[in-house]
Amino acid sequence: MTSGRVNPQFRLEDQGIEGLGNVYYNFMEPALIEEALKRGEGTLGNGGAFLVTTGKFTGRSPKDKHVVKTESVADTIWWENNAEMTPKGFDALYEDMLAHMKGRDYFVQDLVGGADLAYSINVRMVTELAWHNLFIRHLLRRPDREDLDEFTADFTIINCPSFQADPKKHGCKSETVIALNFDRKMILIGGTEYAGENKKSVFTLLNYMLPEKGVMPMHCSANHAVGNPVDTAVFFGLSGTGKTTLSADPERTLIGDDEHGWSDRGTFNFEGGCYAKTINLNPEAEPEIYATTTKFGTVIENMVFDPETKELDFDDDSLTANMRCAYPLEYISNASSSALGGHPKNIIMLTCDAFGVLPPIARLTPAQAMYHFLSGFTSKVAGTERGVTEPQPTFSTCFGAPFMPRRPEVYGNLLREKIAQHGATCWLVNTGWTGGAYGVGSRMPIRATRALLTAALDGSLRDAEFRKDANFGFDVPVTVPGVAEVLLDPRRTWDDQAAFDKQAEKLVKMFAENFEQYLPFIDDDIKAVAIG
Ligand SMILES: Nc1ncnc2c1ncn2[C@@H]1O[C@H](COP(=O)(O)OP(=O)(O)O)[C@@H](O)[C@H]1O
Ligand SMILES: C=C(OP(=O)(O)O)C(=O)O
Ligand SMILES: [Mn+2]
Repeated sequence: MTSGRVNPQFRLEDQGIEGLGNVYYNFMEPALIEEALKRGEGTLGNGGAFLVTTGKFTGRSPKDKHVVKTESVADTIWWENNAEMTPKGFDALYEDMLAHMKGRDYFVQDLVGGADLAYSINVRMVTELAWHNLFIRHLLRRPDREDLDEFTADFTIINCPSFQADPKKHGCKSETVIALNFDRKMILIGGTEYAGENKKSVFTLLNYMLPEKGVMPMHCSANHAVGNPVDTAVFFGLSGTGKTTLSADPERTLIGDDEHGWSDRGTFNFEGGCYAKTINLNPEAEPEIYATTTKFGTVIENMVFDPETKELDFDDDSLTANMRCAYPLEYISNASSSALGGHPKNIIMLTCDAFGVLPPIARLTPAQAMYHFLSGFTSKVAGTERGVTEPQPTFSTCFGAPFMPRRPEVYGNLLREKIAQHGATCWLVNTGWTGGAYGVGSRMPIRATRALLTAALDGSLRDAEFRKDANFGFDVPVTVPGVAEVLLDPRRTWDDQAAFDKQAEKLVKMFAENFEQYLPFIDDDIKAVAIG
C-alpha cells in the first residue's frame, strides 16, 4: 500500500526501489506524529512536542562516514579527511540495505536544500522511522504541496537505523555507516538513530556541489538587522560553539542556525529549520529556543522527562550531553520568512576555547581571518561526537572538517575572495572558558557574548580602543559597554598569571604545528600571520 502525495512518475519503484511494505509519501506533521506514536517510536510531550530517545548513538559518527571513490570524484575529494569506500562495497551495501528493507514500511519526504532556488537541490529522504521523517521535514525546506506532483530528486538519502553494515563486505569501519555516492546520487545511512546525520549529510553534499558554482558553503548561522538584510552577520563555528544560541537573537532577524551559502546574490539558508542543544537551556538566556520545546511537532531527542507531567529536565544529561530539539524556522518568532540575507557585513568566527586563553572577542584582518578559518580551532563539546565526554581541543578546518569533501584551500580561497569583494569585517569570538581552563574557570556568560556581538554588529566597536594580543597579534577591544573590563583580557581573569602564560604558550605552539600543513598552499600575507 502507498499513501500520500507524490509525483506519480517518481515513486520509489521508479527509482528501482521495490518490495517495500507500506510507503507513506510526504505525510505532514500530525500524520507523521500519529504514525510514530502507533509504532511506539516516542511519546507526546507538552504542547504536542514529540519526545524520542536514540539508543546507543546520540551524536554524529564522523569516523563511519565514507565517500565512494568513483572516477568522477577521485581527483577532487580530500581523501585525507574523507574515508573512502569502493563502488563495489557501496553496491553491496545498497543491495543488502534494500534486502533488509523488504516488506518494511517506509516514510518518504520530498524536500529542498537551499533557500535560493538558483542553487538548491531536491532531496528525497527515505526513512525507516516516522520521527526521522518529521525531523527532516522540519530541518529542510518544504516545497509547496502542488509542487510535489512534479518533484524529482537530485539526490536520494535512505536512512535505515535497524540495518547493520558489514565492514568486510561493505568496506566500512563498523556496523554504522554513512556512505555518499556522487555518481549514484545517493546517500545510505545505517546503524544509527541520531537524527543529526540526516541534515549533515545534505550539508556535505552541498559543500561538494556549490564551490563549482562559485558559491561558498559555510558551516555557520546567520541573522540580519530587523528590516535590513543588507546588515547580515554570519557566525562560523564547529558544533557547540554557539551558532544556534547566538543567532537566535531577539534583536535581530534569524536567517538560519547552521548551514548557509554565499553567492553573488548574497547569503541563503540551506535549511528550513533548526536543531538546538537543550542541555541547561535557560529561559532567560535563550527564550526563543526554550519556547520551541513545547510547540507542536518539535522533536525532542534524548531528554529525560517526568512521565506523568511530561516536564522536561534540562539539567539531566544522563542519556547524553548532546540532547536536542528540532523545529521549523517559523517557531522562532523573529525568523526571516525568505531565509535569505545580504552579503555579510560581519563575519564572526566562533571558537569554544577550553584552554581559557583566547579573548572573548578580537577583530581580525582579512589575512588573520583566513588563518583562523583554515585553523578552525575549538573544543569538541561533550556528546556531539561519539567518544567525546569532555571538552577536547581540536583544529577542525573551515570550522567543520567532518562536512568538507574538498580540500580546505577550496573553501578558504572562495571565502577570501568574497571577503575582499564585499569588505566584510571579521571577528574571532571565544564562547569557551574564562578565568582558567576547563575544570578551573567557567564558560563565558552568554550575556557577555551577546553584549560583545551587539557592539560588533551595531558598529559601536569601530571607534573603540584596541590592544594587540601578545599571543596572536589580533586587535582586542579594551572596553565594551555592558561587559566587565577584566573579561576582555583573559590573562587578568586567571588567578595564576604564570599559569596563563604557560597555557598560552602551549596553545600558540599547537596553532603553529597545526598550521604547517597549510603553508604550501597559502599566500604570503597569511604566512606572515602564521609565522608571527
Ligand atoms: N557564551 C556562550 N555563547 C554561546 N553558547 C553558550 C555560551 N555559554 C554557554 N553556551 C551553551 O553552549 C551551547 C552552544 O551550543 P549551540 O548554540 O547549539 O552551538 P552550535 O549551534 O554551534 O553547535 C549551548 O548549550 C549554550 O547554552
Ligand atoms: C547537528 C550538528 O550540528 P551543530 O552541533 O553544529 O548544531 C551536529 O554536529 O551533529
Ligand atoms: Mn547548532
